[in-house]
Amino acid sequence: MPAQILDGKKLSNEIKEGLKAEVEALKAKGVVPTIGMLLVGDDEASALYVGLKAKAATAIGGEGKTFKLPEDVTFEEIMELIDKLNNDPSIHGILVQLPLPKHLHDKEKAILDAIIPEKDVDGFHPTSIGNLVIGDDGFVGCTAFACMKLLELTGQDLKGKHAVVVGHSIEVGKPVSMLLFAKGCVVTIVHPDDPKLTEYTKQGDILILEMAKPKFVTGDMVKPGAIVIDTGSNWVDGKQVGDADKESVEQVAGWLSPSPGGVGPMIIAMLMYNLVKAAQQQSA
Ligand SMILES: Nc1nc(=O)c2c([nH]1)NC[C@@H]1CN(c3ccc(C(=O)N[C@@H](CCC(=O)O)C(=O)O)cc3)C=[N+]21
Repeated sequence: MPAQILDGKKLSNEIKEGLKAEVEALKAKGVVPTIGMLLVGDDEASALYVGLKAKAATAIGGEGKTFKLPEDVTFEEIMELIDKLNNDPSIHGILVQLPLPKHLHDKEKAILDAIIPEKDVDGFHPTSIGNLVIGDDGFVGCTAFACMKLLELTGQDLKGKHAVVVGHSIEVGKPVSMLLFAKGCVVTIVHPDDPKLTEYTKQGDILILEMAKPKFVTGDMVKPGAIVIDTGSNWVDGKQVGDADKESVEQVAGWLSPSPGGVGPMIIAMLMYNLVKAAQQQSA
């Protein structure tokens, strides 16, 4: 029997629909949940994603403000803008779209750290990551959060399941590993280029892919009946493909969150969830 497809687009719409009432309540107090987004340079995918985020903010009744900055913008100019947004009470969430242009790569950490934790709707600030590790309330990174919501959709009890996470970024691998562990999973975190990769992936009752390797994971690398969450968003010939080879994986897995149509739309829904939470906390 082929895998059940976890429909991220549908779930994303449901979540955004549910947020509308919360936004209405905020607006009754004169608060319009607003996200400020820094888009640096001319990366096509980044422009697409920021556009989708702005559209989602409007759709839930909030607002998305995009600050488009030229490729050669200086570190100082970015820091100045973040400082301005940090101190602007009409802005509740701040996001710096990644990747930044090459000349800013060694400044990326300083830039992300400059966002005050109260407005860190991306969940990349050390305070957000620290809260997640400790188990305190805070902003959970949108992609990791998206994975957990898609897992919930399976209706399966996660306790005791072996979760294999391929990838270890601060955006996905590290936070999702912590969240899975908190749910009672046994967690294995593997580097995408580990020579024994298949040995590990085949053990996963849950398999989270964050590899940036188009269609790399095939059915023979997956445990029969596993829940596979594909966070890969690779561009091949102008089309988005995941890290999983959908055709072969769906013959083996029990559930599959595909790319596109899985994690992507859910990232945006969870960003909106974080934005509403930020606005609520800042206006309480
Ligand atoms: N500071 C920061 N925060 C991020 O959250 C962030 C980022 N930088 N940099 C890049 C990644 C990637 N990302 C996606 C968002 C939406 C889709 C999405 O909606 N994808 C749709 C397809 C969209 C379409 O093609 O129309 C899908 O997978 O079905 C994908 C990927 C956010 N990211």
